[in-house]
Amino acid sequence: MKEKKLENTGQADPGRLIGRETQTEDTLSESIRPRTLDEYIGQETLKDNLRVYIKAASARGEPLEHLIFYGPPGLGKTTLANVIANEMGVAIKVTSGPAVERPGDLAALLTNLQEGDVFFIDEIHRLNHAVEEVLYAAMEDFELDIMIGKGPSARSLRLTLPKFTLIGATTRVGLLSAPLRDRFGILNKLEFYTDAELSRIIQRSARLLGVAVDTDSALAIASRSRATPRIANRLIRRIRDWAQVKNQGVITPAVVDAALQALAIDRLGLDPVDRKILTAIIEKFNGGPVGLDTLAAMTNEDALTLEDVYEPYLLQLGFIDRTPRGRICTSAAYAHLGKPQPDSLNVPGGLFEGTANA
Ligand SMILES: Nc1ncnc2c1ncn2[C@@H]1O[C@H](COP(=O)(O)OP(=O)(O)OP(=O)(O)O)[C@@H](O)[C@H]1O
Ligand SMILES: [Mg+2]
Repeated sequence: MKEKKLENTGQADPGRLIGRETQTEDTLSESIRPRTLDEYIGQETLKDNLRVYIKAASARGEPLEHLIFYGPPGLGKTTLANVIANEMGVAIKVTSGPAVERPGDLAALLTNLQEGDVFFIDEIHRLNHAVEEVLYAAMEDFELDIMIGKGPSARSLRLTLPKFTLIGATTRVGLLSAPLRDRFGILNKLEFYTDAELSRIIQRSARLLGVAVDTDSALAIASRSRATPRIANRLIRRIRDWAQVKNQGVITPAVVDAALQALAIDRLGLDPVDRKILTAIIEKFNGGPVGLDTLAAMTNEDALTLEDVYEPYLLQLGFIDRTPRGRICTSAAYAHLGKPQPDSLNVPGGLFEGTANA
């Protein structure tokens, strides 16, 4: 029995194309979300390891060890939790860090689990400390200490829980406490996808959406999807609409180009907010360094959204660097925006050569 996902709170502006999943998008993406490892495209090394762990645990008749998936939004962490439950043939119970406010909430969820269930906590870095402490014993010994009664008559009761697999997902693994992180047997970073992998995801999603996408068009979409499956799936739905209204439903590279130009998404998948961020660093801070909060104020963007949603791809492209003194733009960013390079970037060794990525 699948429990519906609890509403996440405090997400990036849901209307944004590259923000977190909105409720309606979530429903549609549920219909195309992969259900098995074979349907899950990319992350090959991670999948090979999971196949081994799943086979070994199933052969022993045991649940999988607790797992953490981390990485930027939209790369497939939630999808993988569902895939693992399906591959293990067990139910998945879903919640999120912000939704579990008190130890009692967690106790209710834990005592509701069946033997072998997957228990998925999204944004697990947002669990509060009191809740986290209850989770430690549940993860390690499958036991739960609860207090019965109040005052002098209060007494502690130890419940034995069914063996379960906790899967945590987070975009901010650095915010996990060491005691919590150490209780996960398997920690995996999800990487950005290649254009070839995204092209396969796009053609699979298009097939499920009942629209034909040829290889050239799929690659054209993939190259502008920020190396992220969620964005690729959103772009294919926008382009399907565009083709339906403007080109008798036929998707071609020219239709892809026209539809994405209308969304002001450029050939590398940058949207107006990306360009606003880079332009602010270049024009207002002379290429940087500039601190995150200053940049957020200057661009009128939420600092968490900048750091979680926009920067990972700009770092991946090599357009920005995080230095101990703040963000700086690289010469690739100047070239992409068609801005004259400052002398500091032309000097061999440059102003910031050899700065560590902060
Ligand atoms: N490897 C994949 N193959 C095919 N489709 C994928 C893959 N990974 C993700 N998707 C698609 O992308 C969408 C977003 O994936 P998912 O919700 O798992 O991302 P996430 O990492 O949990 O994001 P967030 O951090 O915002 O919660 C899913 O609806 C799914 O359809
Ligand atoms: Mg998720």
